[in-house]
Amino acid sequence: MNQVSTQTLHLQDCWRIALIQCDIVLGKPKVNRANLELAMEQAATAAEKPDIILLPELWNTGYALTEIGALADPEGRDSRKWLSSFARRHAIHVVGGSIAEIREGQVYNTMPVINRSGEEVASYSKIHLFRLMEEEKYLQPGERSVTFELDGLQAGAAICYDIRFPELARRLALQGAKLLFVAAEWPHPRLNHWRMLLAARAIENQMYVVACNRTGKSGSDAFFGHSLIIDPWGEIVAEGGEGEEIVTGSIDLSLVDQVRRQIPVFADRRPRCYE
Ligand SMILES: NC(=O)CCC(=O)C(=O)O
Repeated sequence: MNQVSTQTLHLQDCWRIALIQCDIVLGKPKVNRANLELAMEQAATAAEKPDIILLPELWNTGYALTEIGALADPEGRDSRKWLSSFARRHAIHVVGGSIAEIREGQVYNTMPVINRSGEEVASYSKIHLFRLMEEEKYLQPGERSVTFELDGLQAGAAICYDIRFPELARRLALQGAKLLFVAAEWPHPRLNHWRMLLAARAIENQMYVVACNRTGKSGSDAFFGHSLIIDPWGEIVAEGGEGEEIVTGSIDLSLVDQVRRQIPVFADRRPRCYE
């Protein structure tokens, strides 16, 4: 009896997540995919197999923006095919960080989400382009927010700079997301912003925030890792260091409902006063 109820809880509420916190070689999609594949295989075959793998932002090209038109994956086809075959082979959901993809002559910073059967369940293109890294000069912004479902887990998508816009995460929460996936290339000296903004999004929306940041240097930018899993109470479940590593942690979705019952923020909102 005990065994049955534990198993039911696992299937419905508890998920193990692995974040691939890796370096990215500027402008070398083939090298990056090969490196990522090694790390993803390692994560997938670990003693405690993850249910979901999350990748960092622009893992195919990095910020090779001056050559991005030539380097971007046409329609994201090859990247999606590869992610899909990995997801199916290991029966693991893959929240694919983001890739530079080119569609109708425009380059987007896009997160493909592939379920464990290898099907694409969502695709989100970064809405807020980051001027400090000149994204707005070379990339086209996405135009819509995206929520998706993975075996009953309701989640939302965000890419890096997006986390500075609380209205995006709030909208995703209002649309049912209990977890926010964030892919990032976030550099020094803004580690404090990264940690605080992610915690704020988790606390204010009473949702899990799962964020994967790259490591390594690119031009003048030094990326600090510190990938994070934060629970809906704002507590840190797992946090990476500054180097390459696979950051893992388990989440229990029943905590989202528990926190939302304890402090009923969503019931207490008064949108007509501020929207
Ligand atoms: N890749 C990004 O969007 C970086 C965002 C960032 O560093 C920030 O401070 O915001």
